Amino acid sequence: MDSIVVTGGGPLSGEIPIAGAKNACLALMPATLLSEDPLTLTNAPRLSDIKTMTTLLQSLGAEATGLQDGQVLAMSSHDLTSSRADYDIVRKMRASNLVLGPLIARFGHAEVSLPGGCAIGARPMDLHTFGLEKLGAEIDLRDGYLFAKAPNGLKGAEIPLKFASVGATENIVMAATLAKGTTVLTNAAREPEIVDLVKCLRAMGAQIEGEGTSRIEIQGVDRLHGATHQVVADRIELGTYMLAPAIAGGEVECLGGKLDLVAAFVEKLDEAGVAVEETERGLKVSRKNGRLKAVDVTTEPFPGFPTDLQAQFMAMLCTADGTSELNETIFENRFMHAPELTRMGAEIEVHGGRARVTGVDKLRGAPVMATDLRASVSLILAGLAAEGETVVSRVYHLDRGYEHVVRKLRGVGAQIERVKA
Ligand SMILES: CC(=O)N[C@H]1[C@@H](OP(=O)(O)OP(=O)(O)OC[C@H]2O[C@@H](n3ccc(=O)[nH]c3=O)[C@H](O)[C@@H]2O)O[C@H](CO)[C@@H](O)[C@@H]1O
Ligand SMILES: C=C(OP(=O)(O)O)C(=O)O
Repeated sequence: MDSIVVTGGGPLSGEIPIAGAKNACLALMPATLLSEDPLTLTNAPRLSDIKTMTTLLQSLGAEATGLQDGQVLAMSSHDLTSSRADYDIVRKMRASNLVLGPLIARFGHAEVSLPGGCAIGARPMDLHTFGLEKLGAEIDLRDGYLFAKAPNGLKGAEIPLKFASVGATENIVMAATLAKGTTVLTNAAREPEIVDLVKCLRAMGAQIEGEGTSRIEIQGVDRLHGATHQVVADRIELGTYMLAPAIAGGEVECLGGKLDLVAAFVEKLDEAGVAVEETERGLKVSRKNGRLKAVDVTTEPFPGFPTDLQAQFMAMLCTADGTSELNETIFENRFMHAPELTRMGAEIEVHGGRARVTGVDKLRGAPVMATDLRASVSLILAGLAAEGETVVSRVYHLDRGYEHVVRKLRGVGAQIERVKA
């Protein structure tokens, strides 16, 4: 297995281009199942998760091809040969469960494995099935699979979600586009990835209002047509690279970054002593002056502080003055980077969903192990300013969500390389 070697060094300087969002693209790709016409996505990120979703769509009989170095995805699903999302794929990638809504809506049946849990916690689907059943789907759980059918088609309904689940909102909105009548989804997720999905569905002919608010109204239509859609910028990749100059010093401009994608995160950066300036090309980040200050953070659904940036933010707090409290409210096991950061000299205590981080002067490089996607990149960020060499193993986690991480960080002067196994 490959590893990544980072040697802590001086300030960073330059530009980092931000890719299209993994978590948007993984919801946009299943939307191809809603129409027999082609769907083209531009600005797709080049990631192993996107390849996995491509494989899943192909296993259903869809055509899915990456063009121009994978940045353009051309997909179409005229006739499907299967409606089964196998456990082998779903357990590797949670987002595979996003084929459920589109399959039921267009073909009237689907068999989708439950994802079970993953390293960061449980990935239940009760809210997805609650919404789809309200639309008239009949869903049984057998052998670890959701068997869903809607022999008479779906019908619009009022669907109050008890938690603003991103995945459930995506599945329900996609299914409702082809349901008869009006669906009103309340307590819907407001994430930018939902807004992006709705924009694409609208380009395909769907009638939807309210994306980005907690009330989404969908007027079902008979069919959707083809479209071309540009994937929104990845706010998590953006936040990750914004932390690089905050940790290592210097100034980095993240190209394509927008403040409204990361407002709550930027507020916390500001409190910690990091300056963020919106430019014509993106977001420019540097430390205001001197050392960083401790800040408290609670992860929340959008527009709150994102759980997907908690690990990276913790890496920064390891060398901030004072004690910070991190409260993780979305996933129950999302502090696995803490013991690895401790191996680099960080002072962190974890109690359930809370972590207390007391800043130290400097971290020291060490061999560390990546346990999940965001944990992996937090160790790389920590390594940027640590004394000596940090060797991050199990980097396949990283390949799920960060394209060209070595090239992008080298471009701003970091000493980092990938060592082939
Ligand atoms: C709110 C939130 O931050 N969601 C994140 C979550 O989306 P993802 O769609 O994976 O997760 P959800 O938003 O659905 O789930 C968030 C919470 O809701 C619970 N839940 C979810 C579905 C369900 O049917 N029943 C249920 O109880 C989960 O256990 C979890 O505690 O992970 C993605 C990848 O890291 C992030 O990009 C999303 O921003
Ligand atoms: C955990 C993540 O992804 P997934 O939901 O696909 O596991 C993530 O993007 O941080």
